[in-house]
Amino acid sequence: MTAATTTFAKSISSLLNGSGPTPPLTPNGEEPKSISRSSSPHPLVSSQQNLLRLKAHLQNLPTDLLKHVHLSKIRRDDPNLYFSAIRDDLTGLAPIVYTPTVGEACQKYSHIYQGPEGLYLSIDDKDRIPEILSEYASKLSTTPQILVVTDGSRILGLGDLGIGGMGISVGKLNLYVAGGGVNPHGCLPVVLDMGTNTESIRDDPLYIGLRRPRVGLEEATEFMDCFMAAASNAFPNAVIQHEDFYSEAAFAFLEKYKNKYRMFNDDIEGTGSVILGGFMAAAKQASAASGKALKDHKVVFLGGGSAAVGVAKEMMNFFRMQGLSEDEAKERFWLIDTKGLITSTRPDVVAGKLASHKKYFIRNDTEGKEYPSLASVVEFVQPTALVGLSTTFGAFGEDVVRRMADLNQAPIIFPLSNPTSKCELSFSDALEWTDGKVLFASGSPYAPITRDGKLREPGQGNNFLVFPGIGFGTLQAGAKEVSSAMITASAISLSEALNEEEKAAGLLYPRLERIREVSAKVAAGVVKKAQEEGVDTNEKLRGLDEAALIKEMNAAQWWP
Ligand SMILES: NC(=O)C1=CN([C@@H]2O[C@H](COP(=O)(O)OP(=O)(O)OC[C@H]3O[C@@H](n4cnc5c(N)ncnc54)[C@H](OP(=O)(O)O)[C@@H]3O)[C@@H](O)[C@H]2O)C=CC1
Ligand SMILES: CC(=O)C(=O)O
Ligand SMILES: [Mg+2]
Repeated sequence: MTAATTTFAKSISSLLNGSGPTPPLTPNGEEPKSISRSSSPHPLVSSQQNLLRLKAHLQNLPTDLLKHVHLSKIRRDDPNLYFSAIRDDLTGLAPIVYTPTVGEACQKYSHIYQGPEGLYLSIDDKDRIPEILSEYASKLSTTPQILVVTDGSRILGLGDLGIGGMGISVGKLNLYVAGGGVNPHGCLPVVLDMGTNTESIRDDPLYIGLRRPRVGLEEATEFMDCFMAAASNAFPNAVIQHEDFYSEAAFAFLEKYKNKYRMFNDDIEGTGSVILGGFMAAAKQASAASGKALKDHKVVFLGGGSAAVGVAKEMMNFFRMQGLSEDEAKERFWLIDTKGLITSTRPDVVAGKLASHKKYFIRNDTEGKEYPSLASVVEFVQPTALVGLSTTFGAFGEDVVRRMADLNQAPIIFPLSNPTSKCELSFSDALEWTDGKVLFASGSPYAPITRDGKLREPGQGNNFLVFPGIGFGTLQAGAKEVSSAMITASAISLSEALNEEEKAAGLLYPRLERIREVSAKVAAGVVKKAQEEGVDTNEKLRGLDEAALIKEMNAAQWWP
């Protein structure tokens, strides 16, 4: 097998080919039964001390990347210690184990590599995938429950990072455990190596992936067909999350596998859910300030990729809930890509060159006039909301943001591109340029700011607020698929998760410290919808009301 295999948590990885750290052996070479896999060398070294030591050590490390690397080693050695640290300080550590630092870790993956962290499958092994996966499954003591799989082709807004994409699969699974309560031994990160189109990565002598250009979509689909079938066969109860595939592939795979396997695409559907949830809260606040009807909100998107199109389609549900028809709901959205507003008269559209996933949002009402820039679209549309999924740092400039504040009592501005180096607008600029009026959420975190004596807390509109609940709920329901209605149910549950204190503070999303509670609520919403749709199989959860389902979700969560 050219593919290196190990799972997320060391106790599984050590079953396989000596990967992962080795506990001390007895003179006859056997692992002593009494030695725990904790990193304690002596019974008097308590787990509490180990946790304190880890926290102190992290404080002394000078960069976030070094902290990330150190934590990765701890996760492999001692998942309990690792997840105890995250449990105690999710707000402080999420930016280290997830965005933004995970982006840098993916970029430098082959340089900071300390050993296998999951399943690395090469396209050269395409015909052996069923054999590799069934052999792998046979060696595991815990069956994987959640697989996060990427091909590394669009990692956050950082482009094609090849096998470095493994870092994002691992980062997402960190949050499945920390936020969703999935057992770390049930988490399997996967990277499918199909080459990379980033020349500097291919030329790097330390690169550990295939040094050749990425295969085309047709070949990639053949490989995906093999992987999806083999993974679903080897791990029949697992949920498969697709992550950070380039947009064309992301849509093609979602369409092909959605009704066939228990899978969803996090960038299209997870992001759609989390932004619908946050927009429901933001639109209410904005309408309260302006007196404008909820159905009259107008949303301009900078970006026309998988995330923008996925979010816009999911957000249509907000307008459907206000009584609009599908066509009327669609009319509330304007999408801009590198060529400007997507209109029926734009030359590339007329020439039939528009990517198929963008076609749904073509505007037919621009009377032959084109709007090439964000500023021109804002002037034409006069939107109430601006959403950034463009991978372009600083793309929401001062003129546009100030104009949004002129047009709206409480402009909704969501610069959602990750990591921070790709974010369209910083929180401080957003506050400054709107004179504090903005309703703000970004993809990567910003620190709160005190302005005019008031603490302003930015929202983090990141799919990590929902995907743990979507995956966990699907698992608990034993759902045969992850339906679109289950995704929308997750958004509604998220929006209902805000407590009174959070509402009073004007937050758009629940605080991160409550993520376990929030994930249980999201999961319960997903289970309920699966039941209503008849795709669930877990009879024990049938007939339970929301409160009882939440209790069941809480009880099923793993804790370090
Ligand atoms: N907050 C969250 O939870 C999430 C955030 N994201 C972030 O969203 C971003 C986009 O992801 P994805 O859609 O998959 O990526 P894509 O690369 O497929 O899409 C980017 C889109 O932005 C457009 N674009 C790029 N530069 C500009 C510009 N200067 N002006 C106007 N449009 C521009 C591109 O246009 P064209 O098509 O013409 O090339 C393309 O349509 C990433 O940074 C990712 O991290 C993604 C998922 C979740
Ligand atoms: C958050 C996420 O999934 C992304 O930026 O791709
Ligand atoms: Mg993603």
